[in-house]
Amino acid sequence: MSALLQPRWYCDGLIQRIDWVDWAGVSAQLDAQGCARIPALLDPGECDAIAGLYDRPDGFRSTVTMARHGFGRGEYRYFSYPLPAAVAALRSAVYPHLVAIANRWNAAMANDVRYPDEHARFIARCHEAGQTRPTPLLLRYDKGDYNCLHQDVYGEHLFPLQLVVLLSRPQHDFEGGELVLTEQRPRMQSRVEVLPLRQGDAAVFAVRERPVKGSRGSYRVQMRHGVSRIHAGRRHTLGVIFHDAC
Ligand SMILES: O=C(O)CCC(=O)C(=O)O
Ligand SMILES: [Fe+2]
Repeated sequence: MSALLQPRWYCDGLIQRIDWVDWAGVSAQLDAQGCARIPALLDPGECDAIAGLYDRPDGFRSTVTMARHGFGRGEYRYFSYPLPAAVAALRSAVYPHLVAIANRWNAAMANDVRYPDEHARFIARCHEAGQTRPTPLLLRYDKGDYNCLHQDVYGEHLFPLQLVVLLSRPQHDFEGGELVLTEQRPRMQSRVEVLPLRQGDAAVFAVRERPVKGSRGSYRVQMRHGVSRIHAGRRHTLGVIFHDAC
């Protein structure tokens, strides 16, 4: 069995790497752009092992064919609990570094919700409200596939930031397939950001909205993310959403 599926103490290296990330830099990028890139969060072996889970018959609660729902083209699978150790480690070890930003954003948007320091406590809040289904997912795109602009909102409880890790090698395993973010400003035209990622790089971005400083205080902008069409090959990503689903 892959070490990635083993209990959490096998993921010490990953947890240490997460703690060494320049979180002050991530926070500054998030404030400025609503998104940030974290280079080489996973190593190539971890990426391949996680992408390889896609074809396992167990470990997932559901498979979604995107075209059937009008979400785009391609497929994704939601992990079931217990999550593979590396996915659980990513979710619980990244979360504490994002809490201060999430709380600051909510304060700036006059939203009273505040987040606890520990992910387990936030998940308990989701579960008490009936949001009990795990949301971390693996996505698979083949030639011609794409992911329409969307927001990953799964119920009343929402953590305002999420993480995506690119598991495949651009120009090698696939071409095209760029992660795209849009920012819809009130009464203004939308802004687009393309996040170029290499294998193992992560992107952190706003799930639904974020505050932007204006001349007269902060205003809210709506954020959406998606993936442009894959021109060739196959692209896998790991999505880590911090709230659970109804
Ligand atoms: O495949 C991607 O880069 C985006 C995946 C996504 O929409 C998500 O993880 O929420
Ligand atoms: Fe998404």
